[in-house]
Amino acid sequence: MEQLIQLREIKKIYRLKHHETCALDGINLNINRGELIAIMGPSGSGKSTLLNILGLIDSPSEGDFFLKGSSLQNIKNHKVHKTRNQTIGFVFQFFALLKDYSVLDNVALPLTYRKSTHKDRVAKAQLFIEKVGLKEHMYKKPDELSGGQQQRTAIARALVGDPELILADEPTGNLDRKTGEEIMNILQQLHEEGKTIIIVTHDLEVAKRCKRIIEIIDGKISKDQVQ
Ligand SMILES: Nc1ncnc2c1ncn2[C@@H]1O[C@H](COP(=O)(O)OP(=O)(O)OP(=O)(O)O)[C@@H](O)[C@H]1O
Repeated sequence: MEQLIQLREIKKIYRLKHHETCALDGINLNINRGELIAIMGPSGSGKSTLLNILGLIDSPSEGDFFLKGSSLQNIKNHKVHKTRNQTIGFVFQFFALLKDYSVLDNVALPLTYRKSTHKDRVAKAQLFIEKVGLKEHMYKKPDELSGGQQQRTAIARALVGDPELILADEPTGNLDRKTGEEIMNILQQLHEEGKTIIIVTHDLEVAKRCKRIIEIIDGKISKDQVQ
């Protein structure tokens, strides 16, 4: 299988005035294209830090990160920004939608800086809004939607730029069980269509639906199993 990401001896140390936290302590990880992975572990174990590094939101203190075989070590900031925009879609626990924007405008947002016409951007956003079953709600604002509908909007927004990798931080954490299952159905379907998806979760039901479960304890991978 084709490798998408390789992490080698990744460390992340947060240095505060009188205190240092080693949030990640020597992470080695290979992620292949098309995998569906759950990252689990106790609170404070380093899951979000790892997701932020995988998402190019944060950079490691030490170690090597290879994306599609190329090291990211000496890449300039604006290039990282571009790579992130083109490669990765994010889904968060609290949806992170713009409240004054409609579903349509929220979903179209990642396309703002692409070379395309407004008409094309709207058409593309509509396509993904339909894909997550929100056609009837396209012109509503986030606070006129249920939690599940808001998360669907966030998923459509994550998908609209056609990213290779979707990173989800507790995507069902703020939803009831049934709605959480519906969101997992969408993520599962995207996996079946070939997307690479990594989900940080505390929820065993979510993890059970992922082929590979990685457990982090104290900044180290304590378990990495395919089920
Ligand atoms: N910006 C920061 N500055 C300083 N320390 C931080 C920062 N972000 C995280 N940490 C520390 O790094 C460690 C790992 O945090 P992280 O958020 O990655 O854990 P987590 O496993 O995602 O936790 P949770 O399940 O509670 O979200 C913790 O000890 C945390 O306090």
